[in-house]
Parts: sequence; structure tokens; C-alpha cells
Amino acid sequence: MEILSIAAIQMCSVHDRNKNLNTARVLMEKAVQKGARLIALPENFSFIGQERENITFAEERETGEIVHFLKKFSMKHSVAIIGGSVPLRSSSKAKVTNTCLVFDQSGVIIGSYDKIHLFDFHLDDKTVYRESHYVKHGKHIETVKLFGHIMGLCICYDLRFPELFRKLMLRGMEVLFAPSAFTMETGKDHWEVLLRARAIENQCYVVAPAQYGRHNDERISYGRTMIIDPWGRIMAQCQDMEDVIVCEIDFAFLGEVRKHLPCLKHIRRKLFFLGEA
Ligand SMILES: O=C(O)CNC(=O)[C@H](CS)NC(=O)CCC(=O)C(=O)O
Repeated sequence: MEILSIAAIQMCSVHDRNKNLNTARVLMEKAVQKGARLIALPENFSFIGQERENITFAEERETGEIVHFLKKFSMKHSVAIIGGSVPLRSSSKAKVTNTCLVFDQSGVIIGSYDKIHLFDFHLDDKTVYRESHYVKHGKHIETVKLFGHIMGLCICYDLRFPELFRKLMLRGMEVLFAPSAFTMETGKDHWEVLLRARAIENQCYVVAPAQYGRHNDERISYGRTMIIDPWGRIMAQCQDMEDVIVCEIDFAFLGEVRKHLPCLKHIRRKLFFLGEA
């Protein structure tokens, strides 16, 4: 299939899980009405509260409540879902994994990615993030095949580590998904630049569903959910509110970009230790 309609959803998730799931459902239904065959949700769409509470809500990969919600939606509407991220139980009681689950059009989990780089950030005494205190580092990169095309996965803070995307590209990535919750402080200067750089240097589509707005007294996310083409142009961008965008991803265009500007063929793999994908 050369053209694929993909939706990216922007939410302002809060402490109330039912409310978040309802919002997600309404926005995902809008995406279906607009013709999307694949829907991507933001990081931690089901819950944003105190960091540690993620441990309380962590669920099992196959049987959890959120997992069930996504599976049911996928089956009902025959759409594939990139499930933003959800906290899943890990081998350690004190830590969860920050995991992106991928469902095919029939609701089957066909892949998952555990966030590798964790956001430990000290802006000032009011703004401190210590993700590694309650999340276990992921250890593997992940690509999945949907609609005959290769999709790469990352989450939020991962965007700052370009070696991850080189590896994904060498595995054949055509679309990168980057479910996120960038902070207002960093997002205003870095978000768009990081995403467009990833698209330009790997000549792939980038779909970046984000959290937007004030979640609680301490926390504001930057938003600006966007979909970017392999030439680095922004195809669509959410308004500053809960919103959904849908774009037609054109794999023939991706082929044209790679043919006319063959920089991926000019990589000096040995010099930069990029032998194995
Ligand atoms: O913990 C939650 O509830 C949701 N998860 C997040 O907000 C995560 C971990 S704290 N945020 C980021 O990775 C922001 C990265 C970022 O803003 C940057 O790289 O500048």
C-alpha cells in the first residue's frame, strides 16, 4: 500500500484514569471518522500524576485494563494502534517499564518498546524529574511491520539520542513514532528541531503525538503534536488544545526522497561502527 492514513492524538492527561480513557476514545473516534487506519497516542495517555503513582497503576502486558481498552478499540474499528505508553509491571517491584504497545488492525499485540533513555532533569527546585527512580531502562530497539511497512518506535526523551534512530533506519524504518510529553521549558526550543532533524537525517516520516497543557499544579507540557514528511516539512500540527491530526503518508514520496538525495547510501558505516543494525 503506497498511501496510509495515520492519526496523531494530542491529550492533556490528568490524575483521573477514566477521564483520560474517555478523552482518548473520543479523539480516536474522530480519527476513525477522518479515515485513519493507524492511530498513535501520546506518552502516558492513561495517567499523569505523581511520578511514583505509575507503580500503583502498572499493569500486565496481556491482561491490563488499558491494554484491554486499546485492544477493544482496535477490534471494533479495525484500526492499528501505537499505544503511546503505559506503565507495565517489571521484574522489579519498585519499578515499571514505560512501554509502547503496538496493536495490528485486529487488536493483536505485534510488538512493544520499553523506553531506553530516562528523563532525569533538574531545571530548578520546583521542576525536577527523576524518571529513572521508578522506571526500568529498556534494553532493546524495536521495529514493527504494519500495512507492509516498517515502523520504528521511540518515546519522548529518546529523541535526544540520534544513534537510536540510525539503528532503526538501518533496520529499514520508514515511519518513526515518537509518543511524548515534552516539558514546556524544553519543548519550546527543542521539540520541533529534534523531530525535523530525525526526519531529515533518516529520510523517514515522523509521527509525534504529544501531551499538551496543564496536567496539575506542577506540570505543563508543550504539545505541538506533529506529523513530518521525509523532507523534514511539517505536514500537520495540532492546535494548542486536545486535538487530532490525520495525514496521508505516501511511501512513493519517501522512495523519491531517498532516490534523489541518496545520503543514506553515503553513510560511512565502518568508520562509525554501524556494521550491525
Ligand atoms: O511521567 C509521566 O507521567 C509521563 N512521562 C514523562 O513526562 C516523561 C518522563 S518524566 N517525560 C519526558 O521524557 C520529557 C522529555 C523532555 O521534555 C525533554 O527531553 O526535554
